[in-house]
Amino acid sequence: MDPTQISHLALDIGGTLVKLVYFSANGDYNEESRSNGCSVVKGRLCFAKFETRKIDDCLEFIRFNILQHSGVQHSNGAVHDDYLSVKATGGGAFKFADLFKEKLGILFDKEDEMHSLVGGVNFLLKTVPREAFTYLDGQKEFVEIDHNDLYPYLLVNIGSGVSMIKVDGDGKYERISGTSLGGGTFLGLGKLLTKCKSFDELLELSHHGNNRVIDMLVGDIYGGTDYSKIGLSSTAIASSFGKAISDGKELEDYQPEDVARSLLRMISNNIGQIAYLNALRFGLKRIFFGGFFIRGLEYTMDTISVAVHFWSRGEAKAMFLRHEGFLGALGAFTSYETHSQNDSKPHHHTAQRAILNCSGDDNLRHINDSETIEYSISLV
Ligand SMILES: Nc1ncnc2c1ncn2[C@@H]1O[C@H](COP(=O)(O)OP(=O)(O)O)[C@@H](O)[C@H]1O
Ligand SMILES: CC(C)(COP(=O)(O)O)[C@@H](O)C(=O)NCCC(=O)O
Repeated sequence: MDPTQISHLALDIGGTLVKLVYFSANGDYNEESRSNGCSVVKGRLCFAKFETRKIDDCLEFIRFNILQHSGVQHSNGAVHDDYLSVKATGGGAFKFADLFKEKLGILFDKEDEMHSLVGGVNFLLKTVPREAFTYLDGQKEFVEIDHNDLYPYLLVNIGSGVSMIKVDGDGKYERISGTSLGGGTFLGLGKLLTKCKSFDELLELSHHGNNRVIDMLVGDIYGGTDYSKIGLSSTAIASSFGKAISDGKELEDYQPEDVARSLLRMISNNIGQIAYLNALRFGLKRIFFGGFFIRGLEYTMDTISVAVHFWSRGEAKAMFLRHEGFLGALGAFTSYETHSQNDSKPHHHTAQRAILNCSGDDNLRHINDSETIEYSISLV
């Protein structure tokens, strides 16, 4: 089997970011033959992301790092006679299909976005150890996943917008809700209000800010006391950005750090609350949060966890995923393996084993582009 024929790339092209998952074979095409006639190529799954508005950077990355390495391209940049079919999901699989065909000779084999998100989470939870964790009061704890007791759960994907999906099994799911107040809202409003240029800059700002400068607290309304009769402490936020009503200040009078902090808290809190309400609607106890908005940020995870804990009175649990941002891309990637065994194309991806390779010992750090998952592909 020619290794260059392996379909080894999947894309999730969202409203803000393009996510790539690609297979990289170990060293010199480390292939093992099995007695059942199939052979196994060992390697690893690699991750990369690009801003959707800079789609050309993504095209170049694929051209130079993936297509050329796998030898699918001639040196003059032209593709072989046949187009290369690649799994793609997200709105951009539709929006950019012609561009990829024209520039790279890649045809998108489109996978539904919700289906891919669910496929990605199920793959991670079943295959990658220490993938899911809780984060509350500064305490991170990995969650042992019992494969026989995984469903049902609520998946909340916080991308540009937010989708909430009730998952009942492999391929069994329903998108039950969503909100347009998501990661795109945080970044868009943040750019307008703080003049920062990037998500990382906005996060950095929020890190140094104090939301109480601009949020109206229960104590601000109740003269410094709790409203204990309805369970609200004096430090609870009564109204996000509420102090700006009466402070008599202009935007320039607030520190961008405080605005960024308030915004992050508002978006995270709101999503946590809507997630809880949807979990309540269907009696779901476990809520997995994904999407690139989270970025492993402690403040975001803590706010979401507190919201879920507070509203559910400790009944429901917020959980996070190390590969939070790559759920759709992973789902699209693993959908190669679901092709039937008598499909003549060599597209049988099977996770023989998946081990997270990470550098450093803080194993809750946000997954970055240099971290990989050991993975093997069965060629039939
Ligand atoms: N490097 C980044 N650049 C832009 N946005 C980022 C970045 N990292 C995290 N984000 C956040 O993640 C969101 C996009 O999440 P993602 O799951 O990729 O959604 P989508 O599929 O809609 O692009 C952004 O709206 C922003 O809030
Ligand atoms: C349209 C989308 C599925 C696209 O996914 P995204 O690129 O945001 O990850 C998502 O933005 C969404 O679910 N928005 C919320 C729409 C709503 O339910 O109000």
